[in-house]
Amino acid sequence: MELQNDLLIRAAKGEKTERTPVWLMRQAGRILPEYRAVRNSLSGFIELVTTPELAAEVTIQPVDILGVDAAIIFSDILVIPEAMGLKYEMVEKKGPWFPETVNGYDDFNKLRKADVESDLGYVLEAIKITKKELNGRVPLIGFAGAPWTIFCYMIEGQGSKTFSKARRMLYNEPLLADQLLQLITDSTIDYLKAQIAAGADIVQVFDSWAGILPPDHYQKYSMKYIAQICDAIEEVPVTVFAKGAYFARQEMRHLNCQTVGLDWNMDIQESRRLIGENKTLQGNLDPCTLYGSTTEIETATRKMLDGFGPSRHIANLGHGVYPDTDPEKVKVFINTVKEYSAVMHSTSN
Ligand SMILES: Cc1c2[nH]c(c1CCC(=O)O)Cc1[nH]c(c(CCC(=O)O)c1C)Cc1[nH]c(c(CCC(=O)O)c1C)Cc1[nH]c(c(C)c1CCC(=O)O)C2
Repeated sequence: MELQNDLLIRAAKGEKTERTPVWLMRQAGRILPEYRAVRNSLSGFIELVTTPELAAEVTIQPVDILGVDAAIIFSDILVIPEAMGLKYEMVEKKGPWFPETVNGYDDFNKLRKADVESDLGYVLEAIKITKKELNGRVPLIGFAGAPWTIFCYMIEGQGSKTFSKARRMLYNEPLLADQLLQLITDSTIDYLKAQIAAGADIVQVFDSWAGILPPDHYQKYSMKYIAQICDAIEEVPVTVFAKGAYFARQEMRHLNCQTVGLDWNMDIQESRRLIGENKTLQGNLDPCTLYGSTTEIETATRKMLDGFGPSRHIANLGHGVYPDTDPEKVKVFINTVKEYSAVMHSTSN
């Protein structure tokens, strides 16, 4: 199926585009009343994730309602630990919770590499349905958590400000940490490859807890495994989003990925200088900007677009959109990117 709108894919590959493509991390869900209507008719988040027809429906909602240039498959990064043997729950208004965690070799030895077809078939099915229903309108983004971020949840069993239990293991049991990170990495590579075979046009690796590691540990326990993933995926472009990893930008230049995501703390010009000309940059408006007035959003979005310039940029927020954001304000952001970047591109050619 040929894509009618392939701006995102061309921008990721560094090809010329008529304007800057735009989508939002966490666009599927939460902010849309249409999502909440589907969600409230079910027992919970996990039922939605594991019901392919409904996951496909909420994946496509932001394409129809917001006008974004890509869909991102509705799922969660935590399906990988589940497939490895740690079931998760999603506690209303609190977030993920794992009844069992990894404390030592006894727990590790009970884990397995994810068997993607049998354990994660529901995600692959959702991708196939979504691709069919999208009918080439926009590309579909597949995704997974970075091994380090998944490791954090498998050790702690829930969110944490410091993830000190997970970080403690890097000091006390570095060999176990490496073995667990490798098992997550191997599972993730199979998973992303299966997503691509099912139809994902590009994949993104979310390292949401990158920013809590010291730089040497980040290289050793996160980037090393992300690099394995990037090297293994040759079929489609790969985006690496490492939230808070400003200190690792120079090394990101050597990753075998096409796109690097920036959070809103990262200066655009400095990031371009450190990461180099051979990567597309994605981001990085402060999600709180969308609480501002229409004029403030327009001004901030134009400033961001001027900062990145017309080539090798995918417009996005610097992290996921916050749940209480007004969808109308999201549209102001999206429409400003579309209109202003079209002018930028036409004057630069
Ligand atoms: C760290 C992380 C998680 N999940 C994810 C990350 C990495 C991205 C990031 O840093 O934000 C990734 C994720 N989670 C979800 C998606 C869907 C696609 C999208 O729109 O981006 C994606 C890409 C659905 C979801 N995942 C979750 C929801 C809300 C649950 C609900 O609808 O009840 C959705 C729509 C739940 C979730 N899942 C997770 C947490 C901490 C929570 C609770 C807090 C929250 O809501 O963000 C783990």
